[in-house]
Amino acid sequence: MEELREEAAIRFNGIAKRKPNFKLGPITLEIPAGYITAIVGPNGSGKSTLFKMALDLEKPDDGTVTVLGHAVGRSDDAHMKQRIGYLPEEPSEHESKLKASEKARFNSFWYESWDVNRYQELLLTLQVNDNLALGKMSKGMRRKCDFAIALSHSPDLLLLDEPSSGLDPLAWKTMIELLHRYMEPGDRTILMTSHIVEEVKRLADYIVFMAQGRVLGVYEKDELFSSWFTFFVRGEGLAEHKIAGIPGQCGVDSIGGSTFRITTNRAFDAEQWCEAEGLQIVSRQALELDEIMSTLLLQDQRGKRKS
Ligand SMILES: Nc1ncnc2c1ncn2[C@@H]1O[C@H](COP(=O)(O)OP(=O)(O)OP(=O)(O)O)[C@@H](O)[C@H]1O
Repeated sequence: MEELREEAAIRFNGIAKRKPNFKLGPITLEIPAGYITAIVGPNGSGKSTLFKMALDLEKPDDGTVTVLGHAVGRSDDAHMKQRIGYLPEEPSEHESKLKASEKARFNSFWYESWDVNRYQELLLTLQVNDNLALGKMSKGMRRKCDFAIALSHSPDLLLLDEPSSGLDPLAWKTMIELLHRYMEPGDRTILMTSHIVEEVKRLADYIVFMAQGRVLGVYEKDELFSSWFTFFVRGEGLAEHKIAGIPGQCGVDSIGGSTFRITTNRAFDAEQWCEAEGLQIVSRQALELDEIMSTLLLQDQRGKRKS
């Protein structure tokens, strides 16, 4: 797994959790401070479980979690929790009877840095009325309210579980803009999960791929998208065993004659190799995030079958 170079906002150190029919970890992972990291992976891969461990809402069976320099789960972590904003995947059932304004008022007592002007400004920007019981709101409306509340104490660390779930396209765009603005000071961190390719592409600096309770890889986004390519390669009498030796090869298909479609995660080296071997790259296409995810899953399954 690639090492993240920056100072960590969250450190998962050998964490493991066993649930009925599910095993998470052991995972060692650092979420860099000052960046947006997106965790992507199929349903049930353990993304929310990882989040809950960072928030002390679930205890790992093994390993430790450090958030903003503090060990999670100790009695003296109140100050650290003040510095976190959290948007859970599902709204909290026991808050449904509360008006959004009442939830905001409660939070204003708890968070020392709560900024009522900021809260009002966020409501205005997101076009929500907080004088309504949370349980009576539409899904998207409630999401926007919870989002405004999570941001109103200007946390240093923002944990967003499927932030755009239920939002209409306009609200989604507004949320993206608000998150970019939130990151402007330069020292804030977002850890988010998402199934939306466009959202990850627009927001993330780093991408963590997860599947079946394990981390498949951690990548810097721009590096990821400039490394993963599909090439159509042609060469006189080119045989499959030869093209299979292309650097970073993640898949080879013959598409007739002496032309092959290959997937590589080392596009630059692969291009140089083709040139040195006298092979022609007929066309090239950058892989989309979901295609990269499927390839990583396939490699992981093959690896597991071999071991
Ligand atoms: N309270 C629970 N009791 C037992 N198993 C649970 C519980 N909550 C989650 N699980 C199981 O833990 C696994 C991981 O769930 P988790 O919610 O962390 O996945 P996820 O990656 O966030 O999924 P999604 O993309 O669907 O939100 C799943 O197999 C799920 O069935």
